[in-house]
Amino acid sequence: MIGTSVIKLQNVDIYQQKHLVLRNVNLQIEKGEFVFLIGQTGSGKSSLLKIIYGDLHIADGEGHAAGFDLKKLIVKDVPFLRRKLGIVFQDFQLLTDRTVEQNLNFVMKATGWTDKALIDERIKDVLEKVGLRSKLKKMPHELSGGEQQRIVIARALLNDPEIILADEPTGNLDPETSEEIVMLLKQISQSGTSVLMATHDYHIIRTFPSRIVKCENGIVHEDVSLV
Ligand SMILES: Nc1ncnc2c1ncn2[C@@H]1O[C@H](COP(=O)(O)OP(=O)(O)OP(=O)(O)O)[C@@H](O)[C@H]1O
Repeated sequence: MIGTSVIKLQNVDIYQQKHLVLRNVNLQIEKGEFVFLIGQTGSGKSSLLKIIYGDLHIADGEGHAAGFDLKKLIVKDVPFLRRKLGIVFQDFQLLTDRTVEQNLNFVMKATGWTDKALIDERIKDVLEKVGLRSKLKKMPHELSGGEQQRIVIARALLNDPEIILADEPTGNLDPETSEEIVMLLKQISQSGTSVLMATHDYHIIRTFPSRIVKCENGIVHEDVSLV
């Protein structure tokens, strides 16, 4: 049991191949928390996210994410873990030859939903949450970058995840659109889904004061402030 923590890592060593990227990582994120993850290029932010979504294995230490014991995770558990984690990356990764509705429908079917009425309702719900209900029938190329990223966030919400892991979600967006996306992620956290967002954008961090976790020199600092 990890109480209300959605993520709890204790004394975790994180390796990429044989290279120790982060040592003795302790990180706890509670339900509904919004957390920025910062650190220079190569400091280990993506590796930390990969441990959480089961793309890297925990060799030493203990780790839990969304109720899963990461240490005991086996390959067949990974899709179930990922249903409880919404993953949002910098490049939008929508299927370019399908409409918004088809993109979302594809994920629902792939994650075991079969009832058409429930699928339609859920798709409308998540599009409502990101303010794009009217874009159901649009192709990705008919949407702006910010709208595409909203659809990616909607897609991440389909299975009602406990946390959204966002790796540079504003990396390809202009400053104003970036702020809108972070405002949306903040709203999502206020409704109970935690958000862990890796970013290099200090303007965004200053605009949306929140807890900051920093990777630096092989260590994760759980609570830092910008100087
Ligand atoms: N697949 C891999 N195989 C071997 N080493 C890797 C691999 N991926 C990353 N690394 C190394 O692990 C370290 C941490 O990389 P990581 O991608 O986690 O950093 P990051 O903080 O996310 O960087 P960025 O801000 O550029 O995305 C780096 O030294 C990197 O070279």
